[in-house]
Amino acid sequence: MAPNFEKYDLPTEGQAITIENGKLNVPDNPIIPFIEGDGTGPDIWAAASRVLDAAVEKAYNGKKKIAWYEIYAGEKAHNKFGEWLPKDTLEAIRTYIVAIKGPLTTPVGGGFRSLNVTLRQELDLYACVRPVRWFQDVPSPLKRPQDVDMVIFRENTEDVYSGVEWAAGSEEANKLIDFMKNELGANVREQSGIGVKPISEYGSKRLVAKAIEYAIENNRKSVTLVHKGNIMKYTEGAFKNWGYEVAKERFGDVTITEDELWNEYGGKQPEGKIVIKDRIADIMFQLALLRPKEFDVLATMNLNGDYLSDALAAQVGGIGIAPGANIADHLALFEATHGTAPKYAGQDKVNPGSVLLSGVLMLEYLGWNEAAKLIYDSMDKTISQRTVTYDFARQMEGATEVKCSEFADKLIENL
Ligand SMILES: NC(=O)C1=CN([C@@H]2O[C@H](COP(=O)(O)OP(=O)(O)OC[C@H]3O[C@@H](n4cnc5c(N)ncnc54)[C@H](OP(=O)(O)O)[C@@H]3O)[C@@H](O)[C@H]2O)C=CC1
Ligand SMILES: O=C(O)CCC(=O)C(=O)O
Ligand SMILES: [Mg+2]
Repeated sequence: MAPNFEKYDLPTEGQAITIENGKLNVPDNPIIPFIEGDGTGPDIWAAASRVLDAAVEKAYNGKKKIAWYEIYAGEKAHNKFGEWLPKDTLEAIRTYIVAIKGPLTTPVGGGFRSLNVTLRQELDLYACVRPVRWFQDVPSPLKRPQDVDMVIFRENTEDVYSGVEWAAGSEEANKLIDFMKNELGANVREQSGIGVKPISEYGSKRLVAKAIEYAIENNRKSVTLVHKGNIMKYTEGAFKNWGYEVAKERFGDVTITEDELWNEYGGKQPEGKIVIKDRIADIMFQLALLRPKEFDVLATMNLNGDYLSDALAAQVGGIGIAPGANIADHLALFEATHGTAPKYAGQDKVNPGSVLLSGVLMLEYLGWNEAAKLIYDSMDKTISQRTVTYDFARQMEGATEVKCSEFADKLIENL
């Protein structure tokens, strides 16, 4: 079905991806909407899209080709249409099903709500999936970065990101403080800002179910529920309980708990069973650094997932190559993990790896694994030749520092 746009022109080439019998039906020239992003977004997008196109061309000899279709959000949307997030952008992603974006600026302490979070919530892209693994020769603070191979499933629609909050001294905050004091007996200090942290059974179970499905499809060994349930008992603690519940209810034949692993199997993981375990969030950060081998798929809530994804990225080279995707049941919006890095905007300097590898996840999502593999291999080769952007160059001996666009050139040469 054609999109019902208010302001955008229709794409002039390509065909829409459709869903048939519950599966994506991907034509050879799919229309893929993209948002360039703010700050360094234009630099990294220009570089990454060239590499994606070259890999697809090489893998399929011109038989397949992405029909890129620009849609708008952030500063470019504001300049062009006077809106930060035009409705047509949501309509385009809903219609064309798979899209990709660069980073978008969010003002701190006031101003408009995060456009990144709004996109996730409006499109109900409930799983933020962020794989973290090491590429050969990438500089890392760990002795054995090759032991890091985790995939974060971060709940993407709830938690303190819901935007249910009021400023200190506002009428709403004062009313809530009175209500909590008088009706609930909860003593909240006057002149406090108030934020609400909703965590639902529905949101928690569908996220954990998605993480377990991923673990099954990808032969992963464990799913760890990361929470701060000792302190936030009815939100984070409930997430943990619902996580175990959904594992038992829907995946009881292929999962065991860590307790069962020790009590019934003597610590030896039985073939074909995924271990469901949980860790409290603070110790999880330490364990991920010291004993990364023990962890595989991680399922957690929005704020923990945001913190964890940047921290884990640091273990394998940093945010410059950390990819991600926001995924619902079919709709998917691929997205760099980092932000707009405004101090480098327009300098053709930063690493395009994060948005590029997000594009590679997108190729895999389309089933274009041959093109994806070409890029992974080229990335390995280029980094092992020590031709890298500034972020790696400053941590590597004997590296040749290249610009963002030159790194893309080298990746294309090495495809
Ligand atoms: N999904 C999204 O769109 C996101 C948007 N944001 C938004 O981005 C803005 C800036 O946020 P900020 O907290 O500064 O985080 P950023 O991720 O934009 O930048 C922090 C630091 O990370 C490093 N970095 C970022 N991108 C790259 C890259 N491509 N290659 C190499 N290094 C990189 C730089 O480190 P160094 O200084 O050491 O060189 C940079 O100064 C805010 O408005 C924030 O809300 C933030 C996160 C996600
Ligand atoms: O929306 C933002 O500005 C920040 C989002 C973010 O940090 C993330 O999704 O990792
Ligand atoms: Mg973040």
